Amino acid sequence: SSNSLKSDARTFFEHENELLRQRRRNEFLTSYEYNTNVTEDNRKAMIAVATSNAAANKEMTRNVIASGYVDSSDEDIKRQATILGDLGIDVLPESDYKELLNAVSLMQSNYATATVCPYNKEGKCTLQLEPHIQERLSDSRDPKELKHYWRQWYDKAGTPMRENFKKYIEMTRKSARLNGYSSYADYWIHFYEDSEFEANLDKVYKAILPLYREIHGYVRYRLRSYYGDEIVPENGNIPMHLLGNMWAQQWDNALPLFTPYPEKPFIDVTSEMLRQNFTVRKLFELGDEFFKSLGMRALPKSFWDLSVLTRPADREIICHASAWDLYQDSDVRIKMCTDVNTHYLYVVHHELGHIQYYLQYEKQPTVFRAAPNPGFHEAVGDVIALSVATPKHLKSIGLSDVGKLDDESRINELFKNALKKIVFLPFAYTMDKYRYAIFRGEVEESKWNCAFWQMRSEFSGVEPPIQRTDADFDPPAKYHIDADVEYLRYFAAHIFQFQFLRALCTKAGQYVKGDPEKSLDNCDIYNSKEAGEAFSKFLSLGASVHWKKALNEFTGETEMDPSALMEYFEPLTKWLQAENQRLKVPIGWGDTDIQIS
Ligand SMILES: C=C(C[SeH])C(=O)N1CCC[C@H]1C(=O)O
Ligand SMILES: [Zn+2]
Repeated sequence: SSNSLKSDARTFFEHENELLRQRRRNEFLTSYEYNTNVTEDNRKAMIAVATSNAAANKEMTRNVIASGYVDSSDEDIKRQATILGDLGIDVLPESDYKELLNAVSLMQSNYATATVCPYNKEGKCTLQLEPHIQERLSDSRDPKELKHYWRQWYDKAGTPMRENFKKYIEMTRKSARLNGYSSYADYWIHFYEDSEFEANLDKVYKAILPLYREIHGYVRYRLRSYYGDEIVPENGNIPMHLLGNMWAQQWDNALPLFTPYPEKPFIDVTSEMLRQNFTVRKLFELGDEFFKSLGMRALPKSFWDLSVLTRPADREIICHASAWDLYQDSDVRIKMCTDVNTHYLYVVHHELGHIQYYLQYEKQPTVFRAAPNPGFHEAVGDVIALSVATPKHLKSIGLSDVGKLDDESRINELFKNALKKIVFLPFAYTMDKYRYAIFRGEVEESKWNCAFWQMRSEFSGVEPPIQRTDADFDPPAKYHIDADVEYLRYFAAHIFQFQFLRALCTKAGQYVKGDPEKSLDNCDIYNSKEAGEAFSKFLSLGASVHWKKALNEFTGETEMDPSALMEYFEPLTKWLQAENQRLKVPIGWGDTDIQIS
């Protein structure tokens, strides 16, 4: 009878999910060991466990496909079979698999251990990206110093990795073909379970582009008046080393150079935290308090015992922030090299968002212990960070004495947030549009570097401070390109997080459309059990249902839709259009207008 068939299927998947859980725990424990202690032995041990797991996963997939459960009438069984039937890079023959992991781990190690020489002074060439180089890129206003660190980093973290990157492209291309995908790009895209994904992506990009062009024009204008027309052109690309970030992915670190109303008091959270002797642990406690105030999960003791929250003095670690699910007894951890400043206050909340998601869906079968849309996982922490960063919340935790901003200070605040949230979108779009083109064989290898900079110019209107050629190879200077981490998840997250914010603020009674006293940019959901309940319900589903179904229950929407983001920034959009007209600021950069293909 169908009942007995169903119980057979349930027994089958309970067994496979339990074995998969054990494999994932072993794999992530050895990977965590390597990430928190970068040695050759740990790297080899990690590759050994991953390789044996790949063989076991192949066996599992063979069983799942042989079972025919992918055609089950039971939606849940069918979904489990579909996801478990998809192998990814594990499909590779063992020797290829080892070569791929070797290439990726060597690129990650290089990124984690690359050091550069100090600017304009003697001294050992031991400066690291975190915190030294990032600090100089953020705080220096000397174009020569900025150019020095830009060049040193790209020459050290990029070009030497060309051969490893080439191997990575070859092996991922082979894995995609063995899985029946037309390219590794299409393997990445299938995780969004949306045949319209790429078309919708371009539509969203076009929707935010006018606001981005206004921001870009205003920033170029203000940078030009600060650095002079020798350094900053009137119409062309902005030299990226002046924008406060090694990859020009967010420009808020350079805000003091282009604050709309510089005379207005500004909430400088970093100096306030330092004045109050904030510790790294305090940053994590703030985030933990926020989730607990919503009635959501608290950080377990094991988190505090087993996480690595600051750079150890006695060993190399991979500092790039990451959150870890060790698939047993709420064993969740964060590894990052935290400093006490505004940037890391955001990163801490971003990572705690991943941790909350792991805890919320931990009771799901292993196969569903994931987000149904990669963008969801990257959006959770950011939503909380948006509340934390409001004047209202900063006042409530004693980091600011201004609770409600006047119109001009509000423009300053919205502009700061736009330098993170809007500026980021063309950058994220390019990180994967570029890799899609490489994965699909659309760019000949001798042009890989120039194609990268051509796209950074086309979509973001930024360029390197020095001429780059195809003798250089710059993409691996960005962590995610070394680590085989898909990037459109962050693009999607920057859209979804405002949809989540609007839903949560509505539930918390903090947002009412059209009510200037209850606008999205001063909504603080802290202490709202109604918001927390809706969020928990959404997150606890994991990947058990299609993301459009989960989103619809949570926000009433079924698409990645930028209207919430555009509503949040609406006052700024109006102000910028008026200000750019008043100042006669030229808008745009390339000679041709952007045509999204
Ligand atoms: C903080 C993380 C770890 Se998931 C990160 O990589 N992010 C967070 C925002 C964008 C992206 C980046 O740093 O490039
Ligand atoms: Zn993340």
